[in-house]
Amino acid sequence: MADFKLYYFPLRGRAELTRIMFVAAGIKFDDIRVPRSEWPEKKKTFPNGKMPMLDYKGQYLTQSLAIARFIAKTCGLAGKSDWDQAQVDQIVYTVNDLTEEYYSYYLEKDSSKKEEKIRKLLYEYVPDKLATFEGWLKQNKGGDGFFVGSTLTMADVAVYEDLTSVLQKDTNLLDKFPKLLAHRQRIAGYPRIKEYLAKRECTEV
Ligand SMILES: N[C@@H](CCC(=O)N[C@@H](CS)C(=O)NCC(=O)O)C(=O)O
Repeated sequence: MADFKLYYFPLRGRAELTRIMFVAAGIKFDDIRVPRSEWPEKKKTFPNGKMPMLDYKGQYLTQSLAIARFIAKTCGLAGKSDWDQAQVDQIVYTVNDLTEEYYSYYLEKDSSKKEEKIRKLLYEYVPDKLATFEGWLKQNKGGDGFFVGSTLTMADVAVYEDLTSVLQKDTNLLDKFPKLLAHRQRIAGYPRIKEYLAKRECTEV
């Protein structure tokens, strides 16, 4: 039995960053996808009634970024020095800002507001964030490697994963960001990640 059990809905959502880090590091984990129909009962048994939830040897951890950072350390993907780790966190929190904007659109019930939200997101908010990410990428060895240091970190995986949803809406969003596009292709080309992505079900989030 694996030491790590990760509970989440059958979506990428707030669990996918952690899933891909497990995959990249080749660490076995139980990827428990809780169907919506089972969630109301399960919710009562979870520490703060939210997912993702990590069961690590019988101890429970919630909050996606706390889980991600713990697993990044476990997988050697947190950054090597304290400064590197702070830079990784800077990127991961910026990615999370984008995640929250996306959820604000995704969860919007009013169709006219929803339309306006996705337009602003894709053509105002996202390009601004992409310019920030490309700038950070270029600061490290001209942008031809990783966001931080000389090996894969949680920052690379976070940017990769988070752009998936918006790129599903408009595949041309990276056209003006060649370094980011090449970075995305490099991350997707990691053999274990490539194998995982090939089998992964396509979901909106
Ligand atoms: N800040 C929390 C948010 C957790 C959260 O809102 N999870 C949602 C799914 S993305 C959830 O569990 N929704 C079901 C519910 O609230 O009953 C995190 O990052 O983990």
